[in-house]
Amino acid sequence: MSSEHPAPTQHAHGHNNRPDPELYRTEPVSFVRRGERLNPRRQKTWDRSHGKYIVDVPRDRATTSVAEGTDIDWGQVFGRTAPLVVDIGSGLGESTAQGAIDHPEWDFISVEVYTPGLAALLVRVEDKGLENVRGVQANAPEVLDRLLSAGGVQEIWVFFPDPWHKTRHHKRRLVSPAFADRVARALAPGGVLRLATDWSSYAVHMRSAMEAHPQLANAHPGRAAGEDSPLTRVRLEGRELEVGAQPIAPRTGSARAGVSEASSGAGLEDPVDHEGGWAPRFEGRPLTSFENKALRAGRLVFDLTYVRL
Ligand SMILES: C[S@@+](CC[C@H](N)C(=O)[O-])C[C@H]1O[C@@H](n2cnc3c(N)ncnc32)[C@H](O)[C@@H]1O
Repeated sequence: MSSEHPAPTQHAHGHNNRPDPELYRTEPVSFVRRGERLNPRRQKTWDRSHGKYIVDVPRDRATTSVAEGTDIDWGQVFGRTAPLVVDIGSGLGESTAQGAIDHPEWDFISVEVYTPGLAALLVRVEDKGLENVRGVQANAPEVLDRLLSAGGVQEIWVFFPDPWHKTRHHKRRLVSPAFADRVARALAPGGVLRLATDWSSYAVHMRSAMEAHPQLANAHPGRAAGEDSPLTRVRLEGRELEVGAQPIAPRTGSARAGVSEASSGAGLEDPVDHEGGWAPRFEGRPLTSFENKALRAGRLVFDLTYVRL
């Protein structure tokens, strides 16, 4: 879907004619459900405060879906009208909590499907006594389409989304042209989208999806291009040699180390990134375990910032 308007609702159906919980409309979801067990501290916190901080959402085909026609009045949820920041795939909630501490005048919505992640957020929320945070346990594209009004959001953050390395899995990537449409609908004019990833292939994919959108403008056009580009460095220095503990074999015929399915330079004649447009590291983002792991493995981090026109 690359038009500005969402496609009419349709759910792909499995053999038994039930809607497929792995699909939203025709899009595969960008997550696989992981272990849901909570450690004792998270469990206690969850039991005590999920009713207050996790917003109940009507579902349709899956436990992480959002039923069509759902309407949430965020002013009523937060008890005030304030600029909204939506942290998508918030993991353990570090960025949401830090944002809420730094900006008590803003309200924060953490969107995450993983229960232990939301429970970890609640531990932070209770520890710091944060009143300007709520969590939503649902598939992010549905949250953007169905829980947020057009132009109702000031900032959207997507930090270190799951990379889905294999080419045949790229359709599972959260950030895509359809995602750009959703973000452009939800953001207020002048609103900001912040993206970060530690994988060059996904960084290029994100940049092309956002640059192609007529209502999103790069806040740092041309910045860090050529030799200053992290993309050029990754391509020349071969920094993405393994995924997890799995080494990636360079493609046959490629002379450069690090050029692989996970990297973005496979088969390129010119490894230099002439386009740039990378943002400085977002100061409001704490160093999470995901970013730290990437840096320790020698990978570089790509930040992108777009403004809604
Ligand atoms: C690699 S983690 C990054 C967490 C965090 N943003 C950080 O920077 O540390 C990606 C997170 O996105 C969540 N996620 C993936 N797809 C999602 C979706 N469609 N809706 C909501 N959460 C999603 C995953 O459960 C996971 O916790």
